[in-house]
Amino acid sequence: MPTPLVVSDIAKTFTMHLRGGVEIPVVEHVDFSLKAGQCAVLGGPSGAGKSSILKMLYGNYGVDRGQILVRHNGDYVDLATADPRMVIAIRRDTIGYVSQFLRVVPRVSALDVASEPLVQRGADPGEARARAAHLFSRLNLPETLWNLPPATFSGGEQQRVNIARGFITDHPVLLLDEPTASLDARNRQVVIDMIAEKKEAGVALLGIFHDQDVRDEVADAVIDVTRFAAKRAA
Ligand SMILES: Nc1ncnc2c1ncn2[C@@H]1O[C@H](COP(=O)(O)OP(=O)(O)OP(=O)(O)O)[C@@H](O)[C@H]1O
Repeated sequence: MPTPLVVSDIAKTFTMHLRGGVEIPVVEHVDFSLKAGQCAVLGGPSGAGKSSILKMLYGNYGVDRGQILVRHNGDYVDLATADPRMVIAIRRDTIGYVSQFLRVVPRVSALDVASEPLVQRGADPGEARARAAHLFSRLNLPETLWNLPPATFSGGEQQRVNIARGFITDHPVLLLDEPTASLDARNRQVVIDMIAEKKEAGVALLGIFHDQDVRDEVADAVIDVTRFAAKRAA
């Protein structure tokens, strides 16, 4: 099976334009690839650049250098230089992302938030909502909340809506930014099971998990981000 994602020699420095152009070098020479059916985990201390790498792989942050080759609809595309329309297509069809916090849209119900990625791919809205409802019940989200906008939900409830939204599609690559941070033990286990099912289905996952137990359960490989630490000017 072709490699779904190959990162080569990427580097990132943040420039603080409102702080006199102060430069914060974060990572350089980042090299790794993801394997279908495996979950790799980004490791390293706070501030090492784990979230920044995940955001570069989703096209949220630009890269200063290097390539992010993604197998998208049968061809390799360099996400690092892709135009915005291609980035949107890659997100729709190839790379899914579960962020730590839900971006809440006013007046949109939890069911519509979670089913949207399937509807964007052309699924029947009723069927997409049924699939979202199935995920909500697996994740023990109370049914009374399903038709409400998630703005007032608790942190753990919002996180479960976010997880359902990220897991509802069959994207070949799935990025997970601390998906279990606000969950109790029972729901953490549900997410561990859902990750195992994605692996079984051949999905390549890359995640950040601060919870050591979850990490031990899901990780097939650990990518230590400290080895990509950018040299800072003295
Ligand atoms: N948008 C940004 N603008 C400026 N600096 C940033 C930005 N995002 C991250 N950084 C800086 O980049 C460095 C790496 O941050 P990042 O969030 O990637 O680390 P992390 O390994 O995910 O940390 P944690 O485990 O605490 O979440 C930090 O020094 C941070 O201050």
